[in-house]
Amino acid sequence: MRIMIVGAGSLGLLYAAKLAALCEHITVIARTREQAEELTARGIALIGADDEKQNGYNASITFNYYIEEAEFTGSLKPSYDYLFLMVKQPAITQKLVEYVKAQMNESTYLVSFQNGVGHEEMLKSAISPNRLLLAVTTEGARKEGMTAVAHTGAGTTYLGLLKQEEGIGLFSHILLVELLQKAGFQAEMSNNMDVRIWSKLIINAVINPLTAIMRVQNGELLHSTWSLSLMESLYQEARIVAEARAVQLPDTLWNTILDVCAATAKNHSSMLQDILHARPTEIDRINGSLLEMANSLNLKLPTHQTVYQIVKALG
Ligand SMILES: NC(=O)C1=CN([C@@H]2O[C@H](COP(=O)(O)OP(=O)(O)OC[C@H]3O[C@@H](n4cnc5c(N)ncnc54)[C@H](OP(=O)(O)O)[C@@H]3O)[C@@H](O)[C@H]2O)C=CC1
Ligand SMILES: CC(C)(CO)C(=O)C(=O)O
Repeated sequence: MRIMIVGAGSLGLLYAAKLAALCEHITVIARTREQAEELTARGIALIGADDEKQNGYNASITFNYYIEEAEFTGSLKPSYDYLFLMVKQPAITQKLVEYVKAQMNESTYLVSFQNGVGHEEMLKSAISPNRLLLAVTTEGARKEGMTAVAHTGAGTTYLGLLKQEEGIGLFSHILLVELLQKAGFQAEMSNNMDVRIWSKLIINAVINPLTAIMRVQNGELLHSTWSLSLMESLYQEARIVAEARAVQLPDTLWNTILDVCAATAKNHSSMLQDILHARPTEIDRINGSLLEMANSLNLKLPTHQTVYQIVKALG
């Protein structure tokens, strides 16, 4: 299998390192030439759950970079089976979408891994919906320097088409799920991506802003009744929006949120990582999206409003 990964950050480096031995070829696109050169010289070092570091020079990975300012002049090698989009939501610009599209041929699938909502609308305006797979994952990953990544928690990755009736179980999707499983990820096809995306939206709307504001690892949230009660308020408020939009959330979602905190206990959530590195966060596409939906339904979400404002003030 041939895969292009756009984004050499936490998830991009983790998936590239884990998939390298199983793929014919992987191209990783970093944002800067500097990082692509470092990666070419050193490979990806993968730090496992036991803190053991595997230094990963792997001949099947090529590193390149996205030329941000220059006009895009052509595709690299448009023969990828899958293109994993592993950048944060604010990085998905029209220009990046054009670049990504130019790397695809008629049999390439784009798999987008973003947390939050909004990206699917932008992608579907450029990419045919039956070539667009959505992924939601609760894997925990933390980039450490330009060439290393720590796998800070095992999770589950769900993959599915935007519209459930279009091609669930297609052979190529099953192949991708099997590939991820062989690489050690827990992965499943889903014919209910709406609910998966909503569930993940709420997981992130609860965990990410609190860890970013408190500057703690995910597991720390479980150790104080104060943070647990804030989590519960965020959860209940988000559930009201989902119910008003007739989204059938699983009854077990609150327990899932607690389980994700425990399974990724050592992770710095992606929002905390953004705050620590003074990068734009995904708050607008996570709690901000919930606030927009609530506004249009005349609902008030006081806890989301407060954490939204604090994260905005921090960033
Ligand atoms: N980390 C995690 O544990 C999890 C993350 N997610 C989601 O996955 C997505 C990716 O997150 P994560 O990997 O943590 O994010 P990171 O910020 O670690 O990585 C994103 C990478 O994208 C790069 N990038 C930005 N713009 C471009 C561009 N135009 N071309 C090429 N590369 C670019 C960034 O480069 P640079 O650093 O040079 O700016 C960065 O290396 C997010 O939506 C996140 O919410 C979901 C589940 C878990
Ligand atoms: C699963 C979790 C909460 C892992 O930290 C995540 O999605 C993130 O950090 O954005």
